[in-house]
Amino acid sequence: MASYFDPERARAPPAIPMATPSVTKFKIALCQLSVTPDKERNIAHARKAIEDAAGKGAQLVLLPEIWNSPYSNDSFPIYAEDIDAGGDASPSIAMLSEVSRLLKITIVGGSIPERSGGRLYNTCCVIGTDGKLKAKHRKIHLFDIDIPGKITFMESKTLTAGETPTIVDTEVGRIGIGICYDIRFQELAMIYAARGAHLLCYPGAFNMTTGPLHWELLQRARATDNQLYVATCSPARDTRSGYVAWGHSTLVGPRKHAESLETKGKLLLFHQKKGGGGGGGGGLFGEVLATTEDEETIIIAEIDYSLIEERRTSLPLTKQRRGDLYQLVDFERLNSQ
Ligand SMILES: NC(=O)CCC(=O)C(=O)O
Repeated sequence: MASYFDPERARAPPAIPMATPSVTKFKIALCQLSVTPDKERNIAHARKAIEDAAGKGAQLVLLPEIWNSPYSNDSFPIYAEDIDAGGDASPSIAMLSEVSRLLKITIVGGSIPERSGGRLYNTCCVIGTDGKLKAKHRKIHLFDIDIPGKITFMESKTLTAGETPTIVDTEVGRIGIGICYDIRFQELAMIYAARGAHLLCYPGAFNMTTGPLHWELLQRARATDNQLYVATCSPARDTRSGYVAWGHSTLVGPRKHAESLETKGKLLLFHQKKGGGGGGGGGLFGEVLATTEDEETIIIAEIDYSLIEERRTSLPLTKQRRGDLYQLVDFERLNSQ
C-alpha cells in the first residue's frame, strides 16, 4: 500500500531492511553472576557459568555489567584491563576468547573496566565463535544520577564516555549493544533497529531505587517500540556490597504462543496459550519471555527471529512512520556515506 507520509524519510539515512541471519532459532543464556572483590575468582566463576550455559545448549551467552570487579569508582582503576594489548594485560577478555573458541559460541561479554590511552571506560566485548574480538562497545551514556536520600552515583568521576554506537553481525544475528544506563536513551535503540538489528543486548546493574520502577519497563519499551528482542543481564544482588544491584536479568520479545490472530467484526483478538509474561494481552512484542529474581542463576531461553518479521507484518509500524513530520538522524551512517 502506497503511503503519502514518506515513512522512508523518518530515518536518515533510510532504514536498512532486516536480513535473515543464518541461524534464526537458538538458545540464549543470561548469566546472572555473583561478583566479589577477588578478580581471579570472578574470572574462573564466569568461565564455569559460560561452560554450564553452553552445556545446556546456549549458542549466545550474555554476561552482566562489570562482572570482574566490584561496581565502584574506587575499584574501576584497580581492576581495569588493557583490552587492546590482550593476553596478560586483559585476563578477563582472554578467558572469554578462549572459552568461546573452545565451545564455538558467541559471547556478549557483559562489561569490564577498560584502560586505554590514559582513560578508563566501561566496555563490553563481543566475541565470535572463533574466539576473535568482533566488537567493543564503550558505554556511551555514563551513569551520573543523584536522587537525594536514595542513590547517588557518578561514573564520570573515573570513566570516560564512549563515542560510537556498536552493532555487530554474529552467527546468531545482528546485535546492537548498550550498557545499562544506555538503555534509557531510546534514540540509540532506534538507530540499532534502523541498522537492521534483531536483538539488543544490555548488560546492566540497575539499583534498588530505579530497578523496581524502570528496569523491566525500559526493556519492554525498547523491544516494543523497535519490534525486536531485548536481552539484559545483571550481577546477582549482594546486599553487603557498596552498590546493590537489582538483578532481574530478562529476555523480552514476541511470545511464541500468541500468534493466532482472529478478526471478529472490528475487534482483533489475540489468543494466548499462557497468561502472564509481563502483562498486556497483545502477544505482538514486548512480552517478558524469561526472567528471574535477584539471586545467582543462569537463564536459558529460546529466541526465534522468524517471529520478528511475522509480528512486524501484523503491526506494520515501519510503513506508518510520518517522515513528513519527524526524522531520526544516524550521524555516523550519514557521515560515512
Ligand atoms: N550501572 C548503571 O548504569 C545503572 C543505571 C541505573 O541504575 C539507572 O537507573 O539508570
